[in-house]
Amino acid sequence: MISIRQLEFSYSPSARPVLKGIDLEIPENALFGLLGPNGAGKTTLLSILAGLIPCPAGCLFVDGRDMSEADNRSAARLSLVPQEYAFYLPLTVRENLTFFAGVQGVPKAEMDARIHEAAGQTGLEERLDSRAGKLSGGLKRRLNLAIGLLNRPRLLLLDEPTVGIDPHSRHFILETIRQLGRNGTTVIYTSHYMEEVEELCDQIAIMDHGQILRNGTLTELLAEAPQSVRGRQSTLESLFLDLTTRGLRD
Ligand SMILES: Nc1ncnc2c1ncn2[C@@H]1O[C@H](COP(=O)(O)OP(=O)(O)OP(=O)(O)O)[C@@H](O)[C@H]1O
Repeated sequence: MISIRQLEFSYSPSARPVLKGIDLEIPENALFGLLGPNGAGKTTLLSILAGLIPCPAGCLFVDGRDMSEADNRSAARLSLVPQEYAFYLPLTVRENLTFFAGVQGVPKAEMDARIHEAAGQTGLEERLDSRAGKLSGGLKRRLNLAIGLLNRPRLLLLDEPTVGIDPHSRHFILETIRQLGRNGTTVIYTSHYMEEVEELCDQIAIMDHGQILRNGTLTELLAEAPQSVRGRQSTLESLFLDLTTRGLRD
């Protein structure tokens, strides 16, 4: 179980807050969808969960352990797959996986097995000797994901993992995430594709301007939706637009 309590964050003391008192409980084994317009604060929240941005004590707990302490953080086995491609284009898939397995502290004796496991989960076994820079967009996304799986995460944070790829690769990545969920990984997933979140996630939060506006199952969210939304076709997208429309965003 992940508990976020009254989490506040600003990028600098003089800047306006980007996260404003976030409270969230994310159950173990959840496939949790985090939705929000551009600039809502999703990536910042994931970066704090992943430890890229330090969090103050008392704001973030995994299984009751405070994530501001380094030992608790490594025991939690978190992994973040960022929006950007986070690997070296001139290296092969195998070289990238080997490098990042080393960075993540995978023991030497387990290195080969972990690389084959992550490549197998993401359908990259046949591409281990291909140069990363030569892969299609979909395969690059899969390599990003494979790197995030090398530490066999208990909690996987995915920041828009299907952006800009074809339907086959998208389907493959969604199936991989579903399978990880079935095998006990807790997944927090951000996306701008509402239908993906509706299909994949068992719990959904909608955030904007650094605050959680709604949080629950799809059924709960739609039941709480205002009459104006329920009267129309009850989709997550119509609720999202109803909650977050403030004119055109960037
Ligand atoms: N490194 C940074 N320094 C200063 N401000 C930042 C930094 N990163 C993000 N911000 C600001 O914080 C706010 C939240 O940004 P964030 O990237 O977390 O939103 P997001 O919901 O992930 O958006 P998107 O959907 O576009 O990825 C925005 O106003 C953004 O301009």
